[in-house]
Amino acid sequence: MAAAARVQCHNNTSFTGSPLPRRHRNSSTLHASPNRVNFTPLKWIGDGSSSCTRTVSGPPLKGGGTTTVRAAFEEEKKTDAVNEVAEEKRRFTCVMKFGGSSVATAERMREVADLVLTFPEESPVIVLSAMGKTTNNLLLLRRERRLTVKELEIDLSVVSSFLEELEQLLKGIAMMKELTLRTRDYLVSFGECLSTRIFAAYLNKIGVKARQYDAFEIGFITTDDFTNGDILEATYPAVAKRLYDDWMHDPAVPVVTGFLGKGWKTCAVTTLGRGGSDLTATTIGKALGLQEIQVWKDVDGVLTCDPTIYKRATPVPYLTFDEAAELAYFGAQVLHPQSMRPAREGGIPVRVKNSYNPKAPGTIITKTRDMTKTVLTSIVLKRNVTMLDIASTRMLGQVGFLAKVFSIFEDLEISVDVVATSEVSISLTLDPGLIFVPCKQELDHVVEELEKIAVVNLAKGRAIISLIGNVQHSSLILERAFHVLWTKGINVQMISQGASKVNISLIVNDAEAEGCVEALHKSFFESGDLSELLIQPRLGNGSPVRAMQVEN
Ligand SMILES: Nc1ncnc2c1ncn2[C@@H]1O[C@H](COP(=O)(O)OP(=O)(O)O)[C@@H](O)[C@H]1O
Ligand SMILES: N[C@@H](CC(=O)OP(=O)(O)O)C(=O)O
Repeated sequence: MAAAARVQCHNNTSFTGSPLPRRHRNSSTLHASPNRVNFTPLKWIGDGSSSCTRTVSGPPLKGGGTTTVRAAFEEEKKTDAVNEVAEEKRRFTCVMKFGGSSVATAERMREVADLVLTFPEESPVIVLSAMGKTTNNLLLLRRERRLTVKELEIDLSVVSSFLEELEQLLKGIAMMKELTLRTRDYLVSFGECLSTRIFAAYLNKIGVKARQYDAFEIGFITTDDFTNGDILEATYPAVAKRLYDDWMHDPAVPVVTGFLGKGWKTCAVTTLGRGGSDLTATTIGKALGLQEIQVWKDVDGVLTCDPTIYKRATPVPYLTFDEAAELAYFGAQVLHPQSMRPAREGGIPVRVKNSYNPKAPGTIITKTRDMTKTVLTSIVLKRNVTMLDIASTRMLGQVGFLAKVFSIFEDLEISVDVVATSEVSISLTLDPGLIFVPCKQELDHVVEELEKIAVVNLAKGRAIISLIGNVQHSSLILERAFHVLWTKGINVQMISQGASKVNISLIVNDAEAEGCVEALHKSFFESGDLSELLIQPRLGNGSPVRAMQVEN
């Protein structure tokens, strides 16, 4: 057992001791390894005093029965040599990220605490998003968080200073009548700063020693692209050093704010783009070289399509990082678009689980997987897309034409999603993104610049349907997809495949998109014929080579 040490907890209540063993899910006491004492949840006494009492049960301690924490830990130190070594050498084993839907209420926080404590063999790092849809509803925050603190019976001082600061900030924004991207990041950061303080205080209350961290204070360094910061390489060693140093000095379960970072030039709070807590978790996974990254959601893993679009979506048991990255980039809200990169670089599997249904196996995301029985993996929809058809006026050669087109987009910092080119024209879609949607003025400016070298047709109200699947069967995927859409009378306006070997993108009208997803899902995942389908690779003369059983 690590030497008992005194640590100033986040809520000004000091705690003496070393990390308490995990609380067992179905018992009112904390169960640890056999030779560790069992704990009942601590009762915090006084206003910041460290005197906590607990009823100690389990292996008899000298002077057993009720004792002070300090005396019990002193006693335990002598009797727990085995654990001392284990404790000292125990490293973090996994990071567990819980999104807003998982920690939306006080009751959900209790459920998540139970979930964390049902893995006694794990030494997790916890990453939390803002509670519920806080990031969207910051203005409702103050009342709700005070309620949460009251329901969890933790000291209001955990959040009171933050709520006062938030109130001042909101008053300032109201007076200034402006909200820069920088101020917006600072404002939304309150969501994660509050949720992590509340959860860490709750863990300490139930006897699990936890320590809250603001990611921007422990080395999450990003670019200064407010609302969309990119994590810089310096983050990895900095975060690893801080978390391991603290653990070696005084072990406690870290509870880290998701979504947040610090701009390397401005030193101001930045955010990692909507859904950025996924990226926080995978960054910590890579920084600490963990065995697994767990991303806890409100769905049974990554599904065959967005369940809010078509409710018969089913879980996808396995994904590669490439498939997951494409899914996320082309609109699957379930994962942050950049979140797979640190996990892929660190070679760390990502497990997507449902915090409302933890028994469901979820989705495991790894570098490679057995694709022999896979035709289509998932259908993803990105809506509110603007499509541009740009036909050269032949003022420039083809190379100059393409370069000029893309230089205009670079100058206006507008990102492009899907591209299809011919010798004298190019069609492309503009990324509606989650934060930046080109406003009318910007679009008019783009068209004005492009019309200097081309004839331009701008079409709004489009949608990108991305078929994420097995590139070995792209002809089958296309044949079946076009058959389905043809029978529905849908005209595909653009198609793109290539750069990403796992994604075929089709552009249709926004108004038709959800019907397309449902029809495609029925054909690929519900008809069952793909699993019996015999795919007969053809020789050059068209004769079948051999029958091959393909299951979905
Ligand atoms: N292919 C998909 N698989 C699973 N969920 C998806 C998919 N596409 C979109 N979603 C949506 O993503 C949501 C989970 O992501 P998110 O809201 O970020 O969860 P959290 O807030 O818990 O991190 C689901 O509730 C679902 O509606
Ligand atoms: N709270 C932030 C960050 C985040 O990742 O949230 P969630 O895990 O609920 O998607 C957001 O809403 O974008």
